[in-house]
Amino acid sequence: MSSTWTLPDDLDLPTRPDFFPAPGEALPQHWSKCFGCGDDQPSGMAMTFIAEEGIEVSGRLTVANRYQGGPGVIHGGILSVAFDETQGMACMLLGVPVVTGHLEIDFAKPIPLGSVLEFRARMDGMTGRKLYTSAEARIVEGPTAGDDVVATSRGLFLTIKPEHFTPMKDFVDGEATSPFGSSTL
Ligand SMILES: CCCCCCCCCCCCCC(=O)SCCNC(=O)CCNC(=O)[C@H](O)C(C)(C)COP(=O)(O)OP(=O)(O)OC[C@H]1O[C@@H](n2cnc3c(N)ncnc32)[C@H](O)[C@@H]1OP(=O)(O)O
Repeated sequence: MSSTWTLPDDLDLPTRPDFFPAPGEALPQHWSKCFGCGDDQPSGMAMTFIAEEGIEVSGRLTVANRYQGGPGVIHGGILSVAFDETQGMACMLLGVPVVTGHLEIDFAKPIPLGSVLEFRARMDGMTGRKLYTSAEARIVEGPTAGDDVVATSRGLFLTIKPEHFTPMKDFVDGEATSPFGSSTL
């Protein structure tokens, strides 16, 4: 892994708020039409998330055949979506909406179709509207399952106001089962 990502010195670390689900409990999807986690998005990735200890969250993805990039392996873009989603969910701790400003991935090992991936993400610190996050993925089921980290990610998320999405209202695909703007929850 050869990232040049460096964290600023002046970051604050958030503490786990009371409203956050207990360790082992499921996290709610943030928007039912989301390609990453929405249960109202038939072509989506249907990722699920759990609150972990401290300020960590985990997410799972089954690598469907349609996620193929190179022969027999996951497409890098799909893996990037999964990191984006998991690190975004880690930002749920703040209770305010966020969007991704920057995301960088290291693809360390090939990931065969049919694998089940576990992602673990956390907020490394924040300053103002900027939330610094990191995550790693392991294969927990499948022919190459093990403890090795198969990919890592670092991302900057920015808090936004709910009105951020208002100009997009007319472009929403179909009727969502969760309210518009609930990427904001
Ligand atoms: C209960 C709540 C639940 C919430 C659930 C959430 C779950 C979500 C799960 C979702 C998962 C999926 C999630 C998705 O897929 S979100 C979809 C993908 N992302 C987007 O669509 C975002 C598009 N971009 C924008 O809208 C704007 O650019 C944003 C809002 C990001 C910033 O524009 P804004 O005009 O507002 O701010 P600013 O430009 O004054 O910048 C402010 C500060 O930030 C720094 N900066 C900005 N960009 C970068 C960068 N690339 N690298 C480094 N730094 C950057 C900048 O230097 C400045 O720093 P400083 O000068 O202050 O030091």
